[in-house]
Order: sequence, then structure tokens, then C-alpha cells
Amino acid sequence: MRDVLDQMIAWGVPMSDETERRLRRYGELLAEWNERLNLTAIVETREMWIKHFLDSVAIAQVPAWRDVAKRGGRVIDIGSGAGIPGIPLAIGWRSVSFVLCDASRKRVQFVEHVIGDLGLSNVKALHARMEELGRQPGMRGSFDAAVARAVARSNVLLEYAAPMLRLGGRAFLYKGPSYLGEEEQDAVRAARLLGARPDGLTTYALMDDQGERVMAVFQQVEPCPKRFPRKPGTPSRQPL
Ligand SMILES: C[S@@+](CC[C@H](N)C(=O)[O-])C[C@H]1O[C@@H](n2cnc3c(N)ncnc32)[C@H](O)[C@@H]1O
Repeated sequence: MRDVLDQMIAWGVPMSDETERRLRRYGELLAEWNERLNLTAIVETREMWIKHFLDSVAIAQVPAWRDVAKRGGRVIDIGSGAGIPGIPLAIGWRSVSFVLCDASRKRVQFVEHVIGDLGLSNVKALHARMEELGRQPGMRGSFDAAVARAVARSNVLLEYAAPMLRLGGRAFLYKGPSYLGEEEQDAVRAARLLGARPDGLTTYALMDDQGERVMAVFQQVEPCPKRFPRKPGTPSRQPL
């Protein structure tokens, strides 16, 4: 995977022997546990490295992420599943603290196992729904950044993310090219209601022609109104 690691380095991902070892081990654990838990459709090693790991750390290219990394911020991964993008990010940026949240207990148990096996002291796994976490004291308004991949449409994701962000904090949404159009318009409208505004788009291509990606960034510019998030299930049933 030398060429994939080289692409990560070119994008500005901090890299050491330990980073490389942890990524390899995470790949092994995903493949091993996948047989029992059905964690990912991608099992071939190179495809996993490109579509999961390289895609996760592509955030290194976004200038706003460098601010988060520099300040050793606190980041929530919304609907982290088996740990994407949170685990590769926590492997790369050891001075940033991560909370990986998911509503599926078995996926959270897998992530807890990964944290222990890899010795990732900068990550906590949390079994919760975002609609509940967004109302929890100590959690609401306490994050410098939120990241999310393959969880929901952007207007839904923003209702999960905005309540978690401190003023000035940012949401980084991992999307495909289909974001550009109706989804983007809906997201911008939802952001306005939530006290956030668009803060740039970064497009990039994965190696081996594995696809184009769009990273949509939003910044929290006003406190998120208290009525958000609405109760569990409402954001996805009646998106803003
Ligand atoms: C398709 S998986 C994607 C997982 C991972 N982010 C990835 O890119 O591989 C979506 C995950 O979001 C979680 N999820 C969906 N809605 C959620 C909510 N409201 N609160 C917490 N987790 C949620 C699901 O349990 C599921 O594990």
C-alpha cells in the first residue's frame, strides 16, 4: 500500500511507522470481524485502503481541518458505523480527541474493540442517537468539528451536527458529486435555520479511479436554536 500511503502524505496527513501499523491492523480487524458483523461491503485490502482509509483522511486537504488539527480540537463522528472516518482520523491526528457515535450497539462494540487493540487513547465510542446527544449537557455545543460519511442527506446531517458545534465550529460532510445540485440547495437552506452557513467545497478523486468525492464544509456562526435537534426520527422523516 506504499502508493496509498504516499498519497496520504501528499495530502498532508501526519505519517509515522506507528500510523502505518495501526492502519494495517485496523484493516485486519475490519476483515476479521466483518464475517460475523457484516460491517462493510468492501473486503478486498486495496479497495478498503482507498475507499475507506484514503477517503477518510482526504479531509487533510481542507484548510479548515488544519485549524482543528492545530488547536488539538474535539471532533464528533456522526454515525461512525465501523469507525469511518473517525478511526483513520484518530490514527492520523493523535492530538485531536474524537467521539465516535452510532445508534447500532454491535458497531459501537466493534469500535470499542478497535480502540483497545490499537491503543487509541484519543477516541471514545458512544452508543447513542444524535437526536439525544444533541440535548445532552456537556455534549451540546462542545465540539470544534463534526464529520459524517454515508449517514443521511445533508439537511438531516446538519440537524445532527449543528447542535453539537461550538460557535465557529465546523461540519465536514463527506459526499459524492451528486451533492452538487438539489442536495446542496436543501443543505444551505437547512443551515440557515440551524445558525450555520456554507464554508467551502473541496472536490477530490480517489486513486485507481475509485470515484470522485465532494467535501462540503459548514460553519456554525450563531448558536443553534434550542428547538433543534427535534425528537428521534423526526430529522430524517421531515428534513428541514
Ligand atoms: C451506512 S452506515 C455508514 C457508517 C460509516 N460512517 C461509513 O462511512 O462507513 C450509517 C450509520 O449511521 C448510523 N446512524 C444513522 N442515523 C443515526 C442517528 N440518528 N444517530 C446515530 N447514528 C445513526 C447507523 O447506525 C449506521 O451505522
